[in-house]
Amino acid sequence: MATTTSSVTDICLAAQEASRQLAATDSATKDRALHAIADALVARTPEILEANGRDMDAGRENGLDAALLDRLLLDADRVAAIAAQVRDIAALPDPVGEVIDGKRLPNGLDVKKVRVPLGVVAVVYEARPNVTIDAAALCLKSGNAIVLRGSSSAAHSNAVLAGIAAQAAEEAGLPAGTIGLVAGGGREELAELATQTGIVDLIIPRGGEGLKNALKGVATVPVIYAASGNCHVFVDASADVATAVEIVLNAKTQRPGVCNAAETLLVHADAAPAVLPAALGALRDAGVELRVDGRTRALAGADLAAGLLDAGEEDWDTEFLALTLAVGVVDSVDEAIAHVNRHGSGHSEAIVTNDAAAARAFELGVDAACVYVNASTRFTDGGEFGMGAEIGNSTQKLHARGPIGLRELCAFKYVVTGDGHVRG
Ligand SMILES: NC(=O)C1=CN([C@@H]2O[C@H](COP(=O)(O)OP(=O)(O)OC[C@H]3O[C@@H](n4cnc5c(N)ncnc54)[C@H](OP(=O)(O)O)[C@@H]3O)[C@@H](O)[C@H]2O)C=CC1
Ligand SMILES: N[C@@H](CCC(=O)OP(=O)(O)O)C(=O)O
Repeated sequence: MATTTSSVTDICLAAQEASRQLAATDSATKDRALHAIADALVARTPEILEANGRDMDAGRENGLDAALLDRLLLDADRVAAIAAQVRDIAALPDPVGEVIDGKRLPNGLDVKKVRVPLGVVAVVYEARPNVTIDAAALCLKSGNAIVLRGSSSAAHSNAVLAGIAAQAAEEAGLPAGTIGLVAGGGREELAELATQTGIVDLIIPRGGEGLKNALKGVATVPVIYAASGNCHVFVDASADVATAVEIVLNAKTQRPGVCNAAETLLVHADAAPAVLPAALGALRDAGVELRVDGRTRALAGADLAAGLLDAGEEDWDTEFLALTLAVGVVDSVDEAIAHVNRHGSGHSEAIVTNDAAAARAFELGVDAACVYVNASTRFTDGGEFGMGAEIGNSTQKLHARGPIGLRELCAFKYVVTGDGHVRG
Protein backbone atom coordinates (compact mmCIF):
# COMPACT_ATOMS: atom_id res chain seq x y z
CA MET A 1 0.00 0.00 0.00
CA ALA A 2 1.11 3.60 -0.50
CA THR A 3 2.42 4.81 2.81
CA THR A 4 1.20 8.03 4.33
CA THR A 5 2.32 7.71 7.94
CA SER A 6 5.92 6.45 7.72
CA SER A 7 8.81 8.89 7.77
CA VAL A 8 10.15 10.23 4.50
CA THR A 9 13.31 8.16 4.92
CA ASP A 10 11.32 4.96 5.57
CA ILE A 11 9.27 5.52 2.42
CA CYS A 12 12.42 6.16 0.39
CA LEU A 13 14.15 3.09 1.81
CA ALA A 14 11.15 0.93 0.92
CA ALA A 15 11.27 2.39 -2.58
CA GLN A 16 14.96 1.58 -2.84
CA GLU A 17 14.32 -1.99 -1.79
CA ALA A 18 11.56 -2.25 -4.40
CA SER A 19 13.68 -0.64 -7.11
CA ARG A 20 16.24 -3.46 -6.93
CA GLN A 21 13.54 -6.01 -7.81
CA LEU A 22 11.82 -3.74 -10.33
CA ALA A 23 15.01 -3.33 -12.35
CA ALA A 24 14.90 -7.05 -13.11
CA THR A 25 11.14 -7.35 -13.61
CA ASP A 26 10.03 -8.44 -17.06
CA SER A 27 7.84 -6.32 -19.33
CA ALA A 28 4.82 -8.62 -19.12
CA THR A 29 4.66 -8.34 -15.32
CA LYS A 30 4.98 -4.57 -15.44
CA ASP A 31 2.29 -4.29 -18.11
CA ARG A 32 0.00 -6.60 -16.12
CA ALA A 33 0.46 -4.30 -13.12
CA LEU A 34 -0.35 -1.24 -15.24
CA HIS A 35 -3.57 -2.82 -16.50
CA ALA A 36 -4.45 -3.80 -12.93
CA ILE A 37 -3.99 -0.17 -11.89
CA ALA A 38 -6.20 1.05 -14.74
CA ASP A 39 -8.91 -1.48 -13.84
CA ALA A 40 -8.76 -0.54 -10.16
CA LEU A 41 -9.04 3.18 -10.93
CA VAL A 42 -12.19 2.60 -12.93
CA ALA A 43 -13.68 0.16 -10.40
CA ARG A 44 -12.97 2.47 -7.44
CA THR A 45 -14.01 5.72 -9.10
CA PRO A 46 -16.62 6.57 -6.41
CA GLU A 47 -13.93 6.39 -3.71
CA ILE A 48 -11.65 8.65 -5.75
CA LEU A 49 -14.40 11.17 -6.38
CA GLU A 50 -15.38 11.23 -2.70
CA ALA A 51 -11.77 12.09 -1.73
CA ASN A 52 -11.51 14.64 -4.50
CA GLY A 53 -14.76 16.21 -3.30
CA ARG A 54 -13.10 16.83 0.06
CA ASP A 55 -10.12 18.54 -1.63
CA MET A 56 -12.49 20.62 -3.75
CA ASP A 57 -14.46 21.72 -0.68
CA ALA A 58 -11.24 22.74 1.08
CA GLY A 59 -10.03 24.48 -2.09
CA ARG A 60 -13.23 26.55 -2.29
CA GLU A 61 -12.96 27.43 1.42
CA ASN A 62 -9.33 28.45 0.90
CA GLY A 63 -10.26 30.69 -2.04
CA LEU A 64 -8.56 28.74 -4.87
CA ASP A 65 -9.46 30.46 -8.15
CA ALA A 66 -11.51 28.82 -10.89
CA ALA A 67 -8.48 27.70 -12.93
CA LEU A 68 -6.86 26.02 -9.93
CA LEU A 69 -10.11 24.35 -8.92
CA ASP A 70 -10.52 23.04 -12.46
CA ARG A 71 -6.98 21.66 -12.33
CA LEU A 72 -7.82 19.91 -9.04
CA LEU A 73 -11.20 18.57 -10.09
CA LEU A 74 -11.81 14.92 -10.93
CA ASP A 75 -14.99 13.48 -12.39
CA ALA A 76 -15.80 10.05 -13.78
CA ASP A 77 -14.65 11.05 -17.29
CA ARG A 78 -11.33 12.38 -16.01
CA VAL A 79 -10.71 9.23 -13.98
CA ALA A 80 -11.52 7.14 -17.07
CA ALA A 81 -9.05 9.28 -19.08
CA ILE A 82 -6.35 8.72 -16.45
CA ALA A 83 -6.96 4.97 -16.62
CA ALA A 84 -6.81 5.09 -20.43
CA GLN A 85 -3.46 6.87 -20.24
CA VAL A 86 -2.13 4.09 -18.00
CA ARG A 87 -3.14 1.55 -20.64
CA ASP A 88 -1.43 3.70 -23.30
CA ILE A 89 1.77 3.61 -21.24
CA ALA A 90 1.47 -0.18 -20.92
CA ALA A 91 1.30 -0.41 -24.72
CA LEU A 92 4.57 1.48 -25.21
CA PRO A 93 7.81 -0.42 -25.75
CA ASP A 94 9.73 -1.19 -22.57
CA PRO A 95 12.81 1.07 -22.51
CA VAL A 96 14.65 -1.21 -20.08
CA GLY A 97 17.18 -3.46 -21.76
CA GLU A 98 17.13 -1.52 -25.01
CA VAL A 99 20.60 -1.63 -26.58
CA ILE A 100 21.43 1.99 -27.39
CA ASP A 101 24.84 1.34 -28.86
CA GLY A 102 27.19 -1.55 -29.25
CA LYS A 103 30.43 -2.66 -30.82
CA ARG A 104 32.95 -5.48 -30.93
CA LEU A 105 36.40 -4.22 -29.95
CA PRO A 106 39.49 -5.35 -31.91
CA ASN A 107 40.38 -7.60 -28.94
CA GLY A 108 37.05 -9.39 -29.29
CA LEU A 109 35.31 -7.81 -26.28
CA ASP A 110 31.63 -7.20 -26.92
CA VAL A 111 30.55 -3.79 -25.52
CA LYS A 112 26.83 -3.00 -25.29
CA LYS A 113 25.33 0.22 -23.95
CA VAL A 114 22.04 -0.86 -22.39
CA ARG A 115 19.19 1.27 -21.03
CA VAL A 116 18.49 0.69 -17.31
CA PRO A 117 16.17 2.27 -14.73
CA LEU A 118 17.44 5.12 -12.58
CA GLY A 119 16.27 3.42 -9.37
CA VAL A 120 14.21 5.64 -7.05
CA VAL A 121 12.56 8.73 -8.56
CA ALA A 122 10.92 11.34 -6.31
CA VAL A 123 8.40 13.70 -7.88
CA VAL A 124 7.09 16.90 -6.27
CA TYR A 125 4.13 18.33 -8.13
CA GLU A 126 1.26 20.76 -8.28
CA ALA A 127 -2.39 20.23 -7.30
CA ARG A 128 -3.20 18.11 -10.35
CA PRO A 129 -4.23 14.61 -9.17
CA ASN A 130 -3.71 12.95 -12.57
CA VAL A 131 0.05 13.50 -12.15
CA THR A 132 -0.02 10.99 -9.27
CA ILE A 133 -0.99 8.23 -11.67
CA ASP A 134 0.84 9.47 -14.80
CA ALA A 135 4.11 9.69 -12.87
CA ALA A 136 3.60 6.35 -11.09
CA ALA A 137 2.77 4.59 -14.36
CA LEU A 138 5.78 6.04 -16.20
CA CYS A 139 8.12 5.07 -13.37
CA LEU A 140 6.69 1.58 -13.07
CA LYS A 141 6.99 0.94 -16.81
CA SER A 142 10.58 2.20 -16.82
CA GLY A 143 11.44 -0.09 -13.89
CA ASN A 144 11.77 2.68 -11.29
CA ALA A 145 10.22 2.94 -7.86
CA ILE A 146 8.54 6.28 -7.23
CA VAL A 147 8.09 8.49 -4.19
CA LEU A 148 5.30 11.00 -4.75
CA ARG A 149 4.86 14.35 -3.01
CA GLY A 150 1.82 16.16 -4.41
CA SER A 151 0.37 19.48 -3.32
CA SER A 152 -1.25 19.60 0.09
CA SER A 153 -4.33 20.99 -1.73
CA ALA A 154 -4.77 17.57 -3.37
CA ALA A 155 -3.84 15.46 -0.34
CA HIS A 156 -7.06 13.43 -0.11
CA SER A 157 -7.20 12.72 -3.84
CA ASN A 158 -3.53 11.76 -3.98
CA ALA A 159 -3.76 9.47 -0.95
CA VAL A 160 -6.61 7.48 -2.51
CA LEU A 161 -5.08 7.43 -6.01
CA ALA A 162 -1.63 6.39 -4.83
CA GLY A 163 -3.16 3.82 -2.46
CA ILE A 164 -5.19 2.25 -5.26
CA ALA A 165 -2.20 2.16 -7.60
CA ALA A 166 0.16 0.75 -4.98
CA GLN A 167 -2.29 -1.96 -3.95
CA ALA A 168 -3.03 -2.98 -7.55
CA ALA A 169 0.68 -3.08 -8.39
CA GLU A 170 1.44 -5.23 -5.37
CA GLU A 171 -1.42 -7.62 -6.10
CA ALA A 172 -0.08 -7.94 -9.64
CA GLY A 173 3.25 -9.16 -8.29
CA LEU A 174 5.35 -6.02 -7.91
CA PRO A 175 7.20 -5.39 -4.65
CA ALA A 176 5.75 -3.32 -1.80
CA GLY A 177 7.32 0.13 -1.93
CA THR A 178 7.06 0.44 -5.72
CA ILE A 179 4.71 3.41 -5.33
CA GLY A 180 5.17 5.50 -2.19
CA LEU A 181 3.47 8.70 -1.13
CA VAL A 182 4.83 11.33 1.21
CA ALA A 183 1.88 13.23 2.55
CA GLY A 184 2.14 13.57 6.26
CA GLY A 185 3.64 16.98 6.80
CA GLY A 186 4.26 20.37 5.26
CA ARG A 187 6.76 21.85 2.88
CA GLU A 188 9.72 20.70 4.98
CA GLU A 189 9.15 17.29 3.35
CA LEU A 190 10.70 18.74 0.23
CA ALA A 191 14.08 19.21 1.91
CA GLU A 192 13.83 15.76 3.48
CA LEU A 193 13.18 14.17 0.10
CA ALA A 194 15.88 16.18 -1.63
CA THR A 195 18.55 15.08 0.83
CA GLN A 196 18.04 11.30 0.68
CA THR A 197 21.53 10.88 -0.70
CA GLY A 198 22.29 7.32 -1.71
CA ILE A 199 18.61 6.39 -1.56
CA VAL A 200 16.77 8.71 -3.99
CA ASP A 201 18.44 8.68 -7.42
CA LEU A 202 16.57 11.65 -8.89
CA ILE A 203 14.11 14.28 -7.70
CA ILE A 204 11.86 16.03 -10.21
CA PRO A 205 10.23 19.21 -8.91
CA ARG A 206 7.27 20.06 -11.16
CA GLY A 207 6.07 23.54 -10.33
CA GLY A 208 6.93 27.21 -10.32
CA GLU A 209 10.09 29.16 -9.66
CA GLY A 210 9.38 29.23 -5.88
CA LEU A 211 9.64 25.45 -5.74
CA LYS A 212 12.78 25.55 -7.89
CA ASN A 213 14.42 28.12 -5.63
CA ALA A 214 13.41 26.22 -2.49
CA LEU A 215 15.19 23.15 -3.82
CA LYS A 216 18.27 24.87 -5.16
CA GLY A 217 19.76 25.61 -1.79
CA VAL A 218 19.16 22.22 -0.22
CA ALA A 219 19.15 19.38 -2.74
CA THR A 220 21.94 16.85 -2.39
CA VAL A 221 20.37 14.33 -4.77
CA PRO A 222 20.34 14.90 -8.56
CA VAL A 223 17.52 17.19 -9.70
CA ILE A 224 15.69 17.71 -12.99
CA TYR A 225 13.67 20.91 -12.83
CA ALA A 226 10.31 20.88 -14.58
CA ALA A 227 9.80 24.54 -13.92
CA SER A 228 8.01 27.61 -15.21
CA GLY A 229 7.32 28.39 -18.84
CA ASN A 230 7.78 32.00 -19.92
CA CYS A 231 7.06 31.11 -23.54
CA HIS A 232 7.09 33.39 -26.62
CA VAL A 233 5.57 33.46 -30.08
CA PHE A 234 7.63 35.46 -32.59
CA VAL A 235 5.91 36.50 -35.82
CA ASP A 236 8.58 37.02 -38.48
CA ALA A 237 8.49 39.50 -41.40
CA SER A 238 7.49 36.78 -43.87
CA ALA A 239 4.70 35.22 -41.80
CA ASP A 240 1.24 34.59 -43.15
CA VAL A 241 -1.09 36.81 -41.09
CA ALA A 242 -3.93 34.28 -40.66
CA THR A 243 -1.49 31.54 -39.60
CA ALA A 244 0.18 33.88 -37.14
CA VAL A 245 -3.13 34.89 -35.57
CA GLU A 246 -4.26 31.28 -35.25
CA ILE A 247 -1.01 30.17 -33.61
CA VAL A 248 -0.78 33.02 -31.12
CA LEU A 249 -4.45 32.62 -30.20
CA ASN A 250 -3.97 28.91 -29.56
CA ALA A 251 -0.73 29.40 -27.64
CA LYS A 252 -2.31 32.02 -25.39
CA THR A 253 -5.91 30.96 -24.92
CA GLN A 254 -6.31 27.20 -25.40
CA ARG A 255 -5.30 26.59 -21.76
CA PRO A 256 -3.82 29.76 -20.31
CA GLY A 257 -2.85 28.32 -16.91
CA VAL A 258 -0.29 25.78 -18.12
CA CYS A 259 3.48 25.95 -18.46
CA ASN A 260 3.51 25.77 -22.28
CA ALA A 261 1.07 28.65 -22.84
CA ALA A 262 2.56 31.77 -24.48
CA GLU A 263 3.17 34.80 -22.28
CA THR A 264 4.73 37.18 -24.84
CA LEU A 265 4.06 37.95 -28.51
CA LEU A 266 6.91 39.52 -30.48
CA VAL A 267 6.24 40.85 -33.98
CA HIS A 268 8.80 41.81 -36.64
CA ALA A 269 8.46 45.52 -37.52
CA ASP A 270 7.93 44.71 -41.22
CA ALA A 271 4.96 42.45 -40.43
CA ALA A 272 3.59 44.51 -37.56
CA PRO A 273 1.26 46.85 -39.54
CA ALA A 274 -0.64 43.84 -40.92
CA VAL A 275 -0.25 41.38 -38.05
CA LEU A 276 -0.87 43.53 -35.00
CA PRO A 277 -4.41 44.83 -35.73
CA ALA A 278 -5.54 41.31 -36.66
CA ALA A 279 -3.80 39.54 -33.77
CA LEU A 280 -4.68 42.08 -31.10
CA GLY A 281 -8.31 42.17 -32.25
CA ALA A 282 -8.61 38.38 -32.07
CA LEU A 283 -6.90 38.26 -28.67
CA ARG A 284 -9.09 41.05 -27.30
CA ASP A 285 -12.20 39.23 -28.53
CA ALA A 286 -10.96 36.12 -26.71
CA GLY A 287 -10.78 38.13 -23.48
CA VAL A 288 -7.00 38.56 -23.34
CA GLU A 289 -5.58 41.53 -21.44
CA LEU A 290 -2.84 43.06 -23.63
CA ARG A 291 0.24 44.76 -22.17
CA VAL A 292 2.03 46.42 -25.08
CA ASP A 293 5.13 48.44 -25.87
CA GLY A 294 4.94 51.89 -27.49
CA ARG A 295 5.47 50.64 -31.07
CA THR A 296 2.66 48.12 -30.72
CA ARG A 297 0.31 50.79 -29.39
CA ALA A 298 1.15 53.07 -32.32
CA LEU A 299 0.26 50.37 -34.85
CA ALA A 300 -2.78 48.92 -33.12
CA GLY A 301 -5.28 51.40 -34.54
CA ALA A 302 -7.63 53.71 -32.65
CA ASP A 303 -10.28 51.08 -32.11
CA LEU A 304 -7.92 48.77 -30.21
CA ALA A 305 -5.60 51.29 -28.57
CA ALA A 306 -8.09 52.33 -25.89
CA GLY A 307 -8.17 48.86 -24.36
CA LEU A 308 -4.41 48.33 -24.27
CA LEU A 309 -2.24 48.56 -21.15
CA ASP A 310 1.37 49.74 -21.22
CA ALA A 311 3.89 46.94 -20.69
CA GLY A 312 6.35 47.47 -17.86
CA GLU A 313 9.83 45.95 -17.86
CA GLU A 314 8.67 43.23 -15.43
CA ASP A 315 5.99 42.03 -17.87
CA TRP A 316 8.62 40.53 -20.19
CA ASP A 317 9.72 38.30 -17.30
CA THR A 318 6.26 37.34 -16.05
CA GLU A 319 4.60 33.96 -16.47
CA PHE A 320 1.01 35.23 -16.28
CA LEU A 321 -0.67 31.79 -16.35
CA ALA A 322 -3.82 33.73 -17.21
CA LEU A 323 -5.49 35.54 -20.10
CA THR A 324 -2.78 38.21 -20.16
CA LEU A 325 -0.15 38.69 -22.88
CA ALA A 326 2.81 41.05 -23.25
CA VAL A 327 3.27 42.30 -26.83
CA GLY A 328 6.28 43.99 -28.41
CA VAL A 329 7.77 44.90 -31.80
CA VAL A 330 11.33 43.92 -32.77
CA ASP A 331 13.43 44.87 -35.80
CA SER A 332 14.99 41.52 -36.68
CA VAL A 333 15.05 37.79 -36.05
CA ASP A 334 18.25 38.31 -34.09
CA GLU A 335 16.56 40.84 -31.83
CA ALA A 336 13.71 38.37 -31.25
CA ILE A 337 16.20 35.61 -30.40
CA ALA A 338 18.04 37.90 -27.99
CA HIS A 339 14.76 38.87 -26.29
CA VAL A 340 13.71 35.23 -25.93
CA ASN A 341 17.08 34.18 -24.53
CA ARG A 342 17.06 37.07 -22.08
CA HIS A 343 13.53 36.69 -20.76
CA GLY A 344 12.52 33.08 -21.52
CA SER A 345 12.76 30.21 -19.06
CA GLY A 346 14.09 27.62 -21.51
CA HIS A 347 10.71 25.90 -21.99
CA SER A 348 8.93 26.37 -25.36
CA GLU A 349 9.45 29.04 -28.03
CA ALA A 350 7.78 29.52 -31.42
CA ILE A 351 8.50 31.35 -34.67
CA VAL A 352 5.87 31.91 -37.37
CA THR A 353 7.61 32.41 -40.69
CA ASN A 354 7.72 31.55 -44.38
CA ASP A 355 11.45 32.18 -44.55
CA ALA A 356 13.64 29.08 -44.16
CA ALA A 357 16.65 31.16 -43.15
CA ALA A 358 14.72 32.88 -40.37
CA ALA A 359 13.38 29.54 -39.15
CA ARG A 360 16.88 28.08 -39.13
CA ALA A 361 18.31 31.09 -37.27
CA PHE A 362 15.57 30.79 -34.62
CA GLU A 363 16.09 27.01 -34.27
CA LEU A 364 19.82 27.45 -33.79
CA GLY A 365 19.78 30.63 -31.74
CA VAL A 366 17.02 30.04 -29.21
CA ASP A 367 18.12 28.23 -26.06
CA ALA A 368 15.01 26.28 -25.03
CA ALA A 369 13.84 22.70 -24.60
CA CYS A 370 11.34 22.92 -27.48
CA VAL A 371 11.56 25.25 -30.48
CA TYR A 372 8.54 25.39 -32.78
CA VAL A 373 8.46 26.51 -36.39
CA ASN A 374 4.91 27.39 -37.49
CA ALA A 375 3.28 25.57 -34.60
CA SER A 376 1.88 26.46 -31.19
CA THR A 377 3.93 26.16 -28.00
CA ARG A 378 1.02 24.19 -26.52
CA PHE A 379 2.36 20.97 -28.04
CA THR A 380 5.08 20.56 -25.41
CA ASP A 381 3.54 17.56 -23.73
CA GLY A 382 4.57 13.92 -23.39
CA GLY A 383 1.17 12.73 -24.62
CA GLU A 384 1.29 15.02 -27.68
CA PHE A 385 4.85 13.90 -28.44
CA GLY A 386 3.76 10.24 -28.48
CA MET A 387 5.52 9.44 -25.20
CA GLY A 388 2.35 8.19 -23.47
CA ALA A 389 2.46 10.86 -20.76
CA GLU A 390 5.03 12.99 -19.00
CA ILE A 391 6.37 13.51 -15.52
CA GLY A 392 6.86 17.13 -16.48
CA ASN A 393 8.80 19.23 -18.96
CA SER A 394 12.41 19.68 -18.10
CA THR A 395 13.62 23.26 -18.41
CA GLN A 396 17.24 22.28 -17.90
CA LYS A 397 19.69 20.65 -20.25
CA LEU A 398 21.03 17.62 -18.36
CA HIS A 399 20.04 14.85 -18.45
CA ALA A 400 16.61 15.43 -19.92
CA ARG A 401 15.11 18.33 -21.83
CA GLY A 402 11.39 18.89 -22.60
CA PRO A 403 8.87 16.12 -21.85
CA ILE A 404 10.19 13.57 -19.35
CA GLY A 405 8.97 10.17 -20.49
CA LEU A 406 10.14 6.58 -20.27
CA ARG A 407 13.58 7.00 -21.79
CA GLU A 408 14.31 10.10 -19.72
CA LEU A 409 13.59 8.02 -16.60
CA CYS A 410 16.44 5.71 -17.51
CA ALA A 411 20.22 5.80 -17.31
CA PHE A 412 22.37 3.26 -19.10
CA LYS A 413 25.09 0.82 -18.28
CA TYR A 414 27.79 -0.82 -20.35
CA VAL A 415 27.57 -4.59 -20.46
CA VAL A 416 30.93 -5.93 -21.55
CA THR A 417 31.18 -9.62 -22.50
CA GLY A 418 34.50 -11.37 -23.03
CA ASP A 419 35.84 -14.83 -23.39
CA GLY A 420 38.29 -14.93 -20.51
CA HIS A 421 39.75 -11.55 -21.56
CA VAL A 422 42.39 -9.94 -19.31
CA ARG A 423 44.07 -6.59 -19.90
CA GLY A 424 47.79 -6.83 -20.70
N1 LIG B 1 7.67 22.42 -16.66
C1 LIG B 1 6.64 21.67 -16.31
O1 LIG B 1 6.54 20.51 -16.65
C2 LIG B 1 5.53 22.24 -15.49
C3 LIG B 1 5.66 23.47 -14.90
N2 LIG B 1 4.64 23.97 -14.16
C4 LIG B 1 4.83 25.28 -13.58
O2 LIG B 1 4.30 25.27 -12.25
C5 LIG B 1 3.77 26.53 -11.92
C6 LIG B 1 2.35 26.39 -11.49
O3 LIG B 1 2.23 25.48 -10.48
P1 LIG B 1 1.87 25.93 -8.98
O4 LIG B 1 0.50 25.56 -8.68
O5 LIG B 1 2.29 27.33 -8.81
O6 LIG B 1 2.81 24.95 -8.22
P2 LIG B 1 3.81 25.27 -7.05
O7 LIG B 1 5.14 25.46 -7.59
O8 LIG B 1 3.24 26.30 -6.15
O9 LIG B 1 3.69 23.89 -6.23
C7 LIG B 1 4.15 22.67 -6.78
C8 LIG B 1 4.53 21.75 -5.62
O10 LIG B 1 5.66 22.27 -4.94
C9 LIG B 1 5.37 22.50 -3.56
N3 LIG B 1 6.05 23.76 -3.23
C10 LIG B 1 5.86 24.95 -3.81
N4 LIG B 1 6.68 25.88 -3.29
C11 LIG B 1 7.39 25.25 -2.33
C12 LIG B 1 8.39 25.67 -1.40
N5 LIG B 1 8.81 26.95 -1.35
N6 LIG B 1 8.90 24.75 -0.55
C13 LIG B 1 8.48 23.48 -0.58
N7 LIG B 1 7.52 23.03 -1.42
C14 LIG B 1 7.00 23.89 -2.30
C15 LIG B 1 3.86 22.56 -3.48
O11 LIG B 1 3.42 22.17 -2.22
P3 LIG B 1 2.07 22.76 -1.56
O12 LIG B 1 1.10 22.97 -2.69
O13 LIG B 1 1.65 21.71 -0.63
O14 LIG B 1 2.46 24.02 -0.89
C16 LIG B 1 3.47 21.56 -4.56
O15 LIG B 1 3.55 20.25 -4.06
C17 LIG B 1 3.91 27.36 -13.17
O16 LIG B 1 5.08 28.12 -13.08
C18 LIG B 1 4.02 26.32 -14.27
O17 LIG B 1 4.67 26.78 -15.43
C19 LIG B 1 3.49 23.26 -13.94
C20 LIG B 1 3.33 22.03 -14.50
C21 LIG B 1 4.31 21.43 -15.34
N1 LIG C 1 2.02 19.43 -20.58
C1 LIG C 1 0.68 19.70 -20.10
C2 LIG C 1 0.60 20.89 -19.18
C3 LIG C 1 1.30 20.64 -17.89
C4 LIG C 1 1.04 21.78 -16.93
O1 LIG C 1 1.51 22.92 -17.11
O2 LIG C 1 0.24 21.53 -15.93
P1 LIG C 1 -0.43 22.57 -14.90
O3 LIG C 1 0.45 23.74 -14.67
O4 LIG C 1 -0.63 21.75 -13.72
O5 LIG C 1 -1.75 22.99 -15.48
C5 LIG C 1 -0.21 20.01 -21.27
O6 LIG C 1 0.26 20.47 -22.30
O7 LIG C 1 -1.42 19.87 -21.11
